[in-house]
This record gives sequence, C-alpha cells and structure tokens, in this order.
Amino acid sequence: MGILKLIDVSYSYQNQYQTVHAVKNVNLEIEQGKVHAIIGKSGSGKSTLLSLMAGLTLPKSGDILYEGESIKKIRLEEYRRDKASVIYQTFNLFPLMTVLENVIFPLELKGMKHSEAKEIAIKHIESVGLSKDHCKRFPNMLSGGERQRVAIARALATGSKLLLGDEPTGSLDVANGDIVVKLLTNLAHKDNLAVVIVTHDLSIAQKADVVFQMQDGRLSLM
Ligand SMILES: Nc1ncnc2c1ncn2[C@@H]1O[C@H](COP(=O)(O)OP(=O)(O)OP(=O)(O)O)[C@@H](O)[C@H]1O
Repeated sequence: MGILKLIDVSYSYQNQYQTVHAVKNVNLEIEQGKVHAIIGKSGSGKSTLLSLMAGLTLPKSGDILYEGESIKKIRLEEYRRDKASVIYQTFNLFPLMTVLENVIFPLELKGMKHSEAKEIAIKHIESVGLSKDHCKRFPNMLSGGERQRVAIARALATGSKLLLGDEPTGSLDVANGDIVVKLLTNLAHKDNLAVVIVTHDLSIAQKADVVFQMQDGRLSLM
C-alpha cells in the first residue's frame, strides 16, 4: 500500500470573476522507496497538486489518505509538521538563523529539548554532506546547492517519511542540481522515504522511478 493515496481529487481557485479548475479528478498513489516525478507545462497544476499533498490546501472534492487515513481526520498542523515535508526552489531558510538553528527550529517547535534537537540536527546536516563548519554559517554564506541540502536536512530532521519537492533544483546549476537529485534518490532508495518532485526539468524525470504528467489539471502516468 502506498503511503499517500489521492482519490478523485479536485481543486479550483475562485475569485469574483472566474473559477480556475487547477486539479481535476486526480488519482495517484505515492510509495515509499521511490522517487516520483510530476512534470508538466507552466500552469498545468503541478504546484497546486503538491500543495494538496503537503496539506497546505484541502481538496474541494475527493480525498487524500495518509497511511490509509483521510488527512481531513488528522490535524492539519500535525500532518504538515510530522508527516509531510516540503522543499522549495527558493529553499525557504530563515536568513537570520545559522544552519544549525534552521534545522533545530522545527524540532524545538515540536517540544523537543534543545540538547536532543541539536544532536538530531547535526546528524542530519552531516547526512546531507555538510560539515560542522557549515553549522555555524548563515544561509547567505552558503552556495545554492548547500542551502538546498540544509532545507533537506531540516525536512529529514522532522522524521517525516514523505518528502515533497517543488522545483527543488530550479535555482541550481546542473552540477548542484545533480547532487540534490542524487541525495533525494538515495533517501528514497536507501532510507525508504517517499519522494515526490514537481519539475519542468525532463532530465530529473529520466532519473525518477515513476513519472506522471500533468496537463490542464489532469494527471496521467507516463
Ligand atoms: N491563487 C490563485 N488564484 C487563482 N488561480 C490560481 C492561483 N494559483 C494558481 N492559479 C491557477 O491555477 C492553475 C494551476 O497553477 P499551478 O501554479 O498549480 O501550476 P504549475 O503547473 O505549478 O505552474 P508553474 O510550473 O508555472 O509553477 C493555473 O491556471 C494558475 O493560473
């Protein structure tokens, strides 16, 4: 059974002038141990679909099951904090916190003691190939690839088994993009995480285990 299952999920944006049907009757199963790529043109609904998987928005119709349970029944803050982690093209690190503080922050938010949070944070920072020296730096003292690795370490430290990337290599050059994709692939294949990557980049899709295409809000398996 997949860790995440979308059943006939639809989402639309509404304003006073129009309704945009961004995601239309999507059925999808995400499995641990695999990298899933979702490709599609700009405006096809990829980011909206990722927001739904991340629990940032709820479907207008249909349902999303996490380990068999509707996410409507799990408290959304708990789902976002413990179950699904998102990494973004722009990294979304806290600029006034050091690398270590960035990774510790969500753990302390969960109520973890500082000493325990620090130990877990260092373990994950090292697991993404950064050193103790990086821990003391602020995000603006890192390369783009290093910043994305910090974002991944922060996501991993929360213990979530589902890692969702919204164009995670979009701001990186080819070499750093490759490092990030290899890291995400290792996390799926070696650590049994479920990885989903939304991307324009067809070369990422070639490296994924499962590839879906989004076209005008509809999803199909490639
Ligand atoms: N807040 C919003 N209000 C109204 N319409 C929106 C909103 N956000 C997105 N849309 C529309 O929903 C559709 C899907 O957008 P979405 O951002 O999910 O596409 P995307 O495939 O991720 O695009 P991109 O690759 O450019 O990020 C588009 O038609 C877009 O204009």
